[in-house]
Amino acid sequence: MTDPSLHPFVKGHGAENDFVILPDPDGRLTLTPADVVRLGDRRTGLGADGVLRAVRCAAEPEAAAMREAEWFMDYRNADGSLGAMCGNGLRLLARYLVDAGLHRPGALLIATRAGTRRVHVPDDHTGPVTIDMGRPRLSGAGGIQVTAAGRTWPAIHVDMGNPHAVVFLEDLRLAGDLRTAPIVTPAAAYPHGATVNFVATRGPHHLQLRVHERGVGETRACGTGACAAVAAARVHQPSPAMAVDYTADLPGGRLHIVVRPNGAMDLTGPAVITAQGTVSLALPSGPGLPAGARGQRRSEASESDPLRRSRAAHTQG
Ligand SMILES: N[C@H](CCC[C@H](N)C(=O)O)C(=O)O
Repeated sequence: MTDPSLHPFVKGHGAENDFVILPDPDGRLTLTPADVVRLGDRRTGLGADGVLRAVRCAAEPEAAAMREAEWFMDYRNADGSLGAMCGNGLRLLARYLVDAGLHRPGALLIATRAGTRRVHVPDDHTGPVTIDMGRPRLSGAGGIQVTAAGRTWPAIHVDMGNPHAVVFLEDLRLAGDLRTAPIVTPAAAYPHGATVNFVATRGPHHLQLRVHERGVGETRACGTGACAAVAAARVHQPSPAMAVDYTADLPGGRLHIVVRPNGAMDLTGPAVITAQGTVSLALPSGPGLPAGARGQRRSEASESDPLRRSRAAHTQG
């Protein structure tokens, strides 16, 4: 008799930003914030910056308007909160779909809470994967400041389908140890929090970053963060001979961003599957869960999670 709480998983990373993929083609899995917190725990779980539930669009109410895609990426941050978009995670999900024979190599359309994204997976099963990340939005949310390690700097707001604040520093060590979240003001600019990217310019085509991710903490890399940094650099240091291809170096590896004439960005980087197996989704009884990680049924999570509430309000608008 197999344990009904066991569920298949795939583990992997993009530039050491790591994820657990939970295949759920028919949308039968109820994934609570507590499940995600436990899966992401690097001692009592599998360890990950995020969890990606892979569900066919036909079986996912959130993907009802995105039927041009076959699969939906249900992205969750390590703290259990919902995320709209994840560049490193989407490359890994596309690699999984091709390697598992669920999609042919080449171009895939994958739905996310930030809309559909086109991904290109080479048929050699190991080469870098490219995502059309769409156009960054730099609405004139001025006056944004970021405080970390006792210092405050101006920041540039960039929306990559998820919210980013970008700070330019001469020396990335000035950001401190990033063990606590940088403070972004005014708080009203990011009612649901933001990923903070500290960027050093190493040349007209070359950026170096450290990232403190919303709902996670400092990660080894961030795909949407690297794109946000390029978008901000083109505003922060515009030049007549503006580069169109950029290298972004992060602690976990190197990402490449190409800015197309229409302003959309192609993000290219590694997508490495490191393990697969089955994992128990039974919540441990008693203590051991972080405070506030009370298990919730997905329907409850949708009410309590601002991202889904704000999106619902948007679609009802
Ligand atoms: N690691 C992801 C970003 C996740 C952002 C997420 N933490 C959020 O709440 O928006 C990436 O590669 O783009």
